[in-house]
Amino acid sequence: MNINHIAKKPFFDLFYRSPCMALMLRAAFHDAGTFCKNSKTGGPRGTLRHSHDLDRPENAGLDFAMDQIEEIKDEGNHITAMLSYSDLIQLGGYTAVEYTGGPVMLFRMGRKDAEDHDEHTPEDRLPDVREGSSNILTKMHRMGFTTQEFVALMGSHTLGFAHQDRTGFQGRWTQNPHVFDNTYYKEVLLGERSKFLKTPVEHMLAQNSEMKKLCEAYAQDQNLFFEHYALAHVKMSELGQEEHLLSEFEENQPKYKLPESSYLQLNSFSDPQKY
Ligand code: HEM
Repeated sequence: MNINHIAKKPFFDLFYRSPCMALMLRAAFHDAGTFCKNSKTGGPRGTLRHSHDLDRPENAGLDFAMDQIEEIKDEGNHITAMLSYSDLIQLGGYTAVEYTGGPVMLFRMGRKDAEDHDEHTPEDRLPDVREGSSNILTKMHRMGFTTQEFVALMGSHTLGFAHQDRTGFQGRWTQNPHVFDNTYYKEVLLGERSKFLKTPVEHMLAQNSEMKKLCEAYAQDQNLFFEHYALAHVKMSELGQEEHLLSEFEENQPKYKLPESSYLQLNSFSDPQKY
């Protein structure tokens, strides 16, 4: 067992008990997605644990994920006890993808939490699905993502649900919201013929010719999607923290591996929309 395996173990145990993988992945994006590449502010700094960030409307529902992070910090193991909050939130995202059958991303620890407990993440950084597609894309570019990385990251919506009382949208994007695969793109390309959720983001992906081509490529080739997704996800999780990260890996070691098997036990999900 290497450090990555030991660090991920408490999250595997959590997901076996409570299948909150999608919520944990969303929390990872909401802690990291506040990054601005020009001012180098925001990013994964653990500010989501403070009520001034957690109580914002865009973070509705993430309190359950943060409670689990606190529990793992207190009662995980000797490796998770050493990790910062921002490390733990990002580790939760990595493990959620791995647990549901997605790429196995190699985690680098060492993120520094925001030093000042009163530090507020600047408002209006996270994309809001109601604000129109060009604003959403502008915000993803402000974080430093290319259009290709944006399209790859959207495939994370293969997992989970939208909840009316959190964002005003209701439903799921794919048939099986507990499996990380490329079905999100297949549903996007089906357009009106798909019975699953379509927000303005899905309409943009299907209508913009550059994005549509990427969706077609990912829908046809799951390994290509996993490769692009893993690289974009690792980038997201390290935004603005690169200089602090400790690496247990050799220089040329790949940042991810394709999954060999899924840890998923579908029968264990008695109440899939509970989280
Ligand atoms: C343009 C950027 C994005 C927009 C506009 C967006 C929008 C949304 C919305 C509206 C929901 C429904 C939330 C709810 O009602 O509970 C959602 C859920 C979710 N998002 Fe995103 N998202 C974006 C990017 C991302 C990224 C980059 C990730 C991860 C890498 C991500 C992961 C998720 C997951 C896993 C869920 C399901 C959560 C659950 O089941 O509780 N999203 N997103």
